[in-house]
Amino acid sequence: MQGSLATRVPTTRRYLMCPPRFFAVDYVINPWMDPTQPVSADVAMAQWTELRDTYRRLGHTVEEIDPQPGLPDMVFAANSGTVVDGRVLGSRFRAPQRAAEAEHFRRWFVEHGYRDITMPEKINEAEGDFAWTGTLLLAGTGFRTDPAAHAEAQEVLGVPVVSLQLVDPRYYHLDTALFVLAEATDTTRAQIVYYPDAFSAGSRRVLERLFPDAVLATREDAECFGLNGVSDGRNVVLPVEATRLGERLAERGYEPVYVDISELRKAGGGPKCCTLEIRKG
Ligand SMILES: CN(C)C(=N)NCCC[C@H](N)C(=O)O
Repeated sequence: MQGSLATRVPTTRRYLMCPPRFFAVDYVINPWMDPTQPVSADVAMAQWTELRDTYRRLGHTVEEIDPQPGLPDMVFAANSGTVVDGRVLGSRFRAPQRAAEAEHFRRWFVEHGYRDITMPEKINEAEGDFAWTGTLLLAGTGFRTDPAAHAEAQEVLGVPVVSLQLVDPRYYHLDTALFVLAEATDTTRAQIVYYPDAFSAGSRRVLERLFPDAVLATREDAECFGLNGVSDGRNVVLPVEATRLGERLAERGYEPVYVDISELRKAGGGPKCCTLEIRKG
């Protein structure tokens, strides 16, 4: 269903987030990070708080994990777990600087009563490279998550995985290049938005075949991290710079909700990176 007459129905979500108390840009593991530029943990905290409160205003539940000193990227919670139907697949980071985050998140899930938790053997940066459509797990590779982690995720989570090849280092995680606007239990009805140039020719053909009705983002949308949005099926949380994309989503019946994440972008992250979705099933 397309067009402004579409009625978009939001569904209540459960998110896990990590306050950026120890936020910094001390090392370089993606093209957005520059340790010579000033960074303020206070500004990051104010922006993160606004993001968390935005989710709560929209009616979603937000749980918080304690940040840890020495792990400045821990605010990017989406990289630490993929949860489908209450099954938790943890993470294994490519960069040694982030490796210790995985265990803190594993412990959080244990302490909060999750029993079906698997830690991956392959490099797996969780929702940074995995996006759930309601029936399929779209899975990125090329820069971070090992392609073998896609097969591992399929086995652990018991859901079909579709591998997609990322080709531009600025869009090093799938969630910088694609997000799900509306999940659906019928594969062909899920709605996504993506930036075609971030994908190999073969992966673009896969996306066209699976999602002929997708919203195609522009370079301008991608450069401001507009593809790092979070949708509840109606409300779409976007970086404040992504107004052009927001207008196009509004034409399709979505409600753009803008947040300023400029400080977090200095580490290469946006709204989605800060937001791990817990799908209890
Ligand atoms: C949208 N993205 C890319 C994320 N899912 N996570 C952000 C991770 C940032 C961190 N400095 C890193 O390079 O790992």
